[in-house]
Amino acid sequence: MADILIKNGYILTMDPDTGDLKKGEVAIENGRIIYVGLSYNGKADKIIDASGSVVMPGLVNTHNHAGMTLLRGYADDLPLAEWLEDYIWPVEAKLGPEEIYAGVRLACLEMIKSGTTTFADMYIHEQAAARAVEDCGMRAALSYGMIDFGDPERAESSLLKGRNFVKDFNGAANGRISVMYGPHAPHTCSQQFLQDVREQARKDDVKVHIHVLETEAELNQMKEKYGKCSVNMLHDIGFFDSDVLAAHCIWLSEGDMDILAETGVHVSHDPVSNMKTAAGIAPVPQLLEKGVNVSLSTDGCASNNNLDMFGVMKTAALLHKVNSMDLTVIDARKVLEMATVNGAKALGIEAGMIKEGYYGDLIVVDMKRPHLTPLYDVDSHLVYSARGSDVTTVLVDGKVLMENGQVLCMDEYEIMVEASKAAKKTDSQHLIDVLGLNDPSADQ
Ligand SMILES: N[C@@H](CCSC[C@H]1O[C@@H](n2cnc3c(=O)[nH]cnc32)[C@H](O)[C@@H]1O)C(=O)O
Ligand SMILES: [Zn+2]
Repeated sequence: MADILIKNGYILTMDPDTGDLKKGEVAIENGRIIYVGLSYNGKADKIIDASGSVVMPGLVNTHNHAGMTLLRGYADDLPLAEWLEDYIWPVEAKLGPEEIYAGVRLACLEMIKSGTTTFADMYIHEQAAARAVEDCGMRAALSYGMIDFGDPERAESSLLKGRNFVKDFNGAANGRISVMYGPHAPHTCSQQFLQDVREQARKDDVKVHIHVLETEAELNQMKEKYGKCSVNMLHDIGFFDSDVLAAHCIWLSEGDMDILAETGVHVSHDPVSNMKTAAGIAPVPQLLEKGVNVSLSTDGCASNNNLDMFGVMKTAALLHKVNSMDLTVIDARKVLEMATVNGAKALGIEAGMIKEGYYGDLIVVDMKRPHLTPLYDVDSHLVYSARGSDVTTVLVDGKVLMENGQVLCMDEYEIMVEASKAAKKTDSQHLIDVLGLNDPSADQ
């Protein structure tokens, strides 16, 4: 007997072996998909009616700093280095584990409501992020972000924190949490530190998550320091392998792209963040052409400023079309693949497709909406017209986290209250109390 049977939906399996089903059923048992087809020949504890909806794999967001929801709109429209060094880093120093827990809970709420079932994260107080993920039921690949700035003491203490995080949380939350090592970037970490992290990750059999060539300034800095760009430096120290997830990868030469392809590095593309921070345009069509696994991501809320992967999908498609002045360069199906199949591949999880044996991580998107009418092509609507708020039901690990628009795994109002209280720790003079927290008559 299945735990859950989803009926009457258009099943976008994303599985090339089975193709999509105009009307089909998906059965889930013990957290895994046990049936995908026209009609399930058995009973189920719970039926979900997906009439007029698309049932698809949950979206996979492969680069986030989830706790940064607290800094959403905190310091916008500033040059990237100034933004990070003068605003973000000083304020992050004021945030403790309780604040980050509240921020990541808010991030998870936002992600669940917009159809993301798995995210990869790199941030401070990552144990608090793990607790938030455990509590809400999402799936995540978490890393403690490490920076040494060439200081051997800082390198040692960062690596120790990273190792402890890996030891404590690998496979936590019933396997929903996986861990990665998170050296921040080639220009904020020394070569020695990057080598040490690489070695430790191989020893522990854990993947690595890093920012690579996000800005032209990084490219210039690396050329000055090492006489070569980040990709060549990392390649020369044996850093690259198929267990590496590299975010951004904007300032790449043809040769850099070949290195990424040959070493099997996974690229996380953050089009909205890259446009907002004026970082540049990653050569995604060329990377895909060379066989690099490119997935999609929001980046943190301070540079996006939300976590809606539907917005990211549309932006990715539009950006590369106009950048190449060729609208055939990337189509809706390719974008959907990046947001599902490719993301799951980068994180090494059995998700991203609705397929027997895979995790019961899926979402239901309501197509009975004015902006999705009429319906000729499901792929087109999902990428060019749908929004995160069209997602009505979300399952992770076979558990229903949201049903018919009702979030079941947390109290939405409480999450907003806690996050707003945590944001006070920034000491910002500009914080506006929209929830009325300082007004006793608004107490609930
Ligand atoms: N602060 C820690 C480690 C940093 S975690 C990851 C860092 O990435 C930062 N971050 C967020 N968005 C971006 C981006 O777009 N580019 C570069 N760094 C970013 C974020 O603010 C956070 O400080 C330490 O010093 O050891
Ligand atoms: Zn980032």
